[in-house]
Amino acid sequence: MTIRIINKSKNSLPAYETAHAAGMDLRADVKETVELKPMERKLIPTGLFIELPEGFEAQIRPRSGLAFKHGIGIVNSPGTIDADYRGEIKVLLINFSTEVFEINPGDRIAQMVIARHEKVNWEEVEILNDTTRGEGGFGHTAVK
Ligand SMILES: O=c1ccn([C@H]2C[C@H](O)[C@@H](COP(=O)(O)OP(=O)(O)OP(=O)(O)O)O2)c(=O)[nH]1
Ligand SMILES: [Mg+2]
Repeated sequence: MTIRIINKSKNSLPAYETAHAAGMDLRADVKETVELKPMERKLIPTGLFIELPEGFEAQIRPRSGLAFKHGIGIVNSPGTIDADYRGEIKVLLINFSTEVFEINPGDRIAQMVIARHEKVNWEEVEILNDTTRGEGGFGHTAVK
């Protein structure tokens, strides 16, 4: 499918890095190097604006390489871009490491997955169908 996009950055459009990648890497649209101190969070602009069709969302997810090597995560992971959002896509990075992390112009800071989602109506009832699991959760299947 094709999605309309405005790119106000000097970076290339988000792209799939390999043939069957689920996510497209997003690049930082910063004029100069931005520093993230340990446990600091910053909203990083991408310069990108998209027009998702109804029934689709974009998920903003961390990159595992940055997480593993530098302790970089996304505070609201996965971030949700709604189909009716027309503002700039931004990424809320956080530095979970003990060292300062530098974000340079054009760095690949996150990845974006375009996904379908359902839109539901509620049918409010008093009793739900029973199942083997029932109300068990939060580890109740663990071997004792
Ligand atoms: O990582 C993110 C998450 C969200 N957004 C934008 C797109 C999204 O459609 C909008 C609202 O996001 P969300 O619903 O997660 O935030 P909210 O706190 O509920 O704000 P709002 O009241 O505007 O919905 O902000 C981003 O650019 N990056
Ligand atoms: Mg919201």
